[in-house]
Amino acid sequence: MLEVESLRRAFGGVTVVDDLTFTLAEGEVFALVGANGAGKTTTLRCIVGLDERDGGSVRWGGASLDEREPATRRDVCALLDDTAWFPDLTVAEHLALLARAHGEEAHVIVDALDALGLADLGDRMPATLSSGQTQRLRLAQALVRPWRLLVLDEPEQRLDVDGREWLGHYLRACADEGRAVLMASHDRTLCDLAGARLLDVEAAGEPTIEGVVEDTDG
Ligand SMILES: Nc1ncnc2c1ncn2[C@@H]1O[C@H](COP(=O)(O)OP(=O)(O)OP(=O)(O)O)[C@@H](O)[C@H]1O
Repeated sequence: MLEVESLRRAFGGVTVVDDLTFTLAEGEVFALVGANGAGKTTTLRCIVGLDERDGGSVRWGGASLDEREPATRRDVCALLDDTAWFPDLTVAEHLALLARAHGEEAHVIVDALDALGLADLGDRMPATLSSGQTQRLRLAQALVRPWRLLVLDEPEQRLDVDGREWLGHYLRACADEGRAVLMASHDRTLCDLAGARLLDVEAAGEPTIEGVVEDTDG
């Protein structure tokens, strides 16, 4: 269970995330949807510790995410839009590095490349990939390491129709296995495919992500 309580974040005196409280159970996909600039990415970054919080707490399985316990780090896979690739490692080598660090067997790399349609690109350098292929590589990381909570920021970005469809089914299957997915998305079709519970944020320009979240859709 992810427990976000009274999360607050302001930039230069402007409150972007105001007293946000919600829980996300294993077996669920939860999506922040809505206007550009409403604070979705900021919320995700504050939850996973990539951005400071001005208030509130985030707990996973009862433990504070701030503590970065090994078990928590293993559980939480955050694929935000900030992946830096090693310039001298191939696509397959990136996945191998991650799999090995998490003690996974080598076959997960081939499986992930196949699943993401990257089987012919394993020997390429990430810098030579198209933007959609790069997004597929970013997502492939989730398939080569263990996790219980996956955090994704607009994972549909740059994916083609087949890629989005694969992603929706993949996220649903992960939730059905008892894992939890938290994402920001502008793609309602993806949210539907994934069976996501939605938090629909307000129009931009206001301190919009606010208050205790109730089920709004699903
Ligand atoms: N580091 C920062 N410094 C100042 N303002 C910031 C910073 N990061 C985000 N903001 C502002 O916070 C607000 C929320 O941004 P955020 O990226 O969280 O929105 P979003 O809902 O993810 O938008 P989008 O749908 O466009 O991705 C925006 O007004 C943005 O300009």
